Amino acid sequence: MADLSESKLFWWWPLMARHRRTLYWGLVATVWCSVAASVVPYWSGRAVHALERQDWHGSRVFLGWMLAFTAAAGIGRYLMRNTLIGLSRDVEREQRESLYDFLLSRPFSFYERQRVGDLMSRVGDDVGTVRMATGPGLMSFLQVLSILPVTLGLMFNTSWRLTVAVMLPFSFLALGFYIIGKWSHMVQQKLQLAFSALSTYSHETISGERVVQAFGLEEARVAQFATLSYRHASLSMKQSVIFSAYAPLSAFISGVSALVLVAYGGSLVVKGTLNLGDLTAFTGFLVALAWPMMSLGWSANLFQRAKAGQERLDQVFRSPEAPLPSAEAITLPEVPAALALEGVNHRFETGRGLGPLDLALAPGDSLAVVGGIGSGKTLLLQTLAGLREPQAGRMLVDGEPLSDATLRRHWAGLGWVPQEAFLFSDTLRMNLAMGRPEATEEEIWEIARVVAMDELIHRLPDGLDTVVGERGVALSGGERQRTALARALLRRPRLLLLDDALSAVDAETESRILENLRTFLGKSTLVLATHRVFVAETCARVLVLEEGRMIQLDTPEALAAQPGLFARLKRLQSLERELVKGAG
Ligand SMILES: Nc1ncnc2c1ncn2[C@@H]1O[C@H](COP(=O)(O)OP(=O)(O)OP(=O)(O)O)[C@@H](O)[C@H]1O
Repeated sequence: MADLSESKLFWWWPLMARHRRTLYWGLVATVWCSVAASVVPYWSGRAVHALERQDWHGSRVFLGWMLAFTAAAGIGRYLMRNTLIGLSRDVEREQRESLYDFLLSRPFSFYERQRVGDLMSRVGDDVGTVRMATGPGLMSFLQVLSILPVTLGLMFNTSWRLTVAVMLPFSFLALGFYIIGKWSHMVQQKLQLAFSALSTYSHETISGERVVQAFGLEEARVAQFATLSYRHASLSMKQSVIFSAYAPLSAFISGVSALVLVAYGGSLVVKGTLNLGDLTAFTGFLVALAWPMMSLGWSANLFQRAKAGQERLDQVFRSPEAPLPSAEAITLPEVPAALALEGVNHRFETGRGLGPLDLALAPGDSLAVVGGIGSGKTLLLQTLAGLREPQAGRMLVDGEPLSDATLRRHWAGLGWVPQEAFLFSDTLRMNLAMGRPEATEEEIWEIARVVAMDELIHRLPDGLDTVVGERGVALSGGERQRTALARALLRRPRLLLLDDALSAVDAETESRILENLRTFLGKSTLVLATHRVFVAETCARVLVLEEGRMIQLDTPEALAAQPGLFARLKRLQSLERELVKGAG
């Protein structure tokens, strides 16, 4: 078969191609149902004609055929619906799964460009519009395509003059459908954008509901939502108005056609060129054609919607970011990771960012990264984690450049704790063990002790089986951070990256955790970003960043003795601690 994937008309073919067998069976059922349904009026005409001739036996036989074909049409319709609607459900599932798969294999940079609400509207709404076209829409089209030739053939066979006369009005229908379809496609594109904006806005408002309430933004947010919702509603209304033009147009054309049938067909009967049975059959043929012709408009509309939906899905599928390499089973060396950055640079349009930067970390090294707000600490840790590909320069892991071939390997040995701990709405146990599902109960408790969470878990009503709520809402910020740290530690990583990972934990508990960490981290290279000097002092070296560039790199003792940010911070924070102790 020719490649239909580039065709504007057959844009849906790539989705169906792998189900072509089911589609062909659906087509067979459709043809069966349509042929059977088209032939029913023929038998009714023959029966009436037999009655006209007072041939009772003949009339009974023809009525018998009529019944048989009606039953056959019913069975065919049942098979057609089951096959084609089932097929569209399969296509919908596959498309949703491949979209989900696609999203999960996109790198960090992809998500920096996307809005969650918009992606959700594509996964939900746009995939749904495509299903409606590939299911009910396609079924209607196939029905029309298979009913038309049989019915027209039978009509021509009976009277070609009357056929031409009653079918002529239908040619205007095609023109009307074309114009309405174009208009509808345009509105549909706008409608889907409006839905995406609405979905993005509501997703953001609900996610940030606490900020909205605390700042009393409800009214403003509701008003803005109302504006977006109004735009969506008025476009939907416009679409409905366009859509509702299909039915009256089809009904009007069918009516004109019926009028032609009565006037012209009746005159042929009077002249004796057509018998009453043929006229009855023609009435049946028109009735049989009316519904598929009307649904043609409806299915054309479904295809217009779906085309706009598929275009939006294809925009996602055509994202420029290369996919991540697929996950594989990896055996890691027992030694901690060795890292090197060579001329790494990553700057945003604003000029802010990181680099150029050179840095070397031997296996088992520990490095604290300090610097003011926005100095590039997070960017550095994201780069070391292999989450952010630098625009220039390269990173070496164990002497090998980080590339598609080595990325999964790097991640397999990584313990990454970001600034904002993300927990899944599951049990504490699942959240802790997700990086190492085979972890034993003992190991989980050992880690819980390292991050000073064991007492808390004992206090929770269901212990490790307590459900933490969406994003870990049932835990405090400090508890969430410690859970995220424990999750990373449970993997026994070769490289542990902590991005201000204990900022919500009080200084005393943080000191205790760092103390435990020192004994626990036998075989890890450690890099942590922090604003706290006493945390930085637990590392062998401290890197001071300013505007994304390295200002100082030395041992904490040496840095404390040199003038600069670190010494300044140390003086300030020591004073602060003295004051707190004094007050205590
Ligand atoms: N996706 C982005 N787009 C544009 N600019 C960004 C982006 N991410 C970070 N930046 C900018 O890069 C700079 C460094 O950001 P980074 O998050 O690394 O700072 P940081 O040192 O971790 O700050 P903090 O101490 O507040 O966590 C900042 O000025 C920030 O605005």
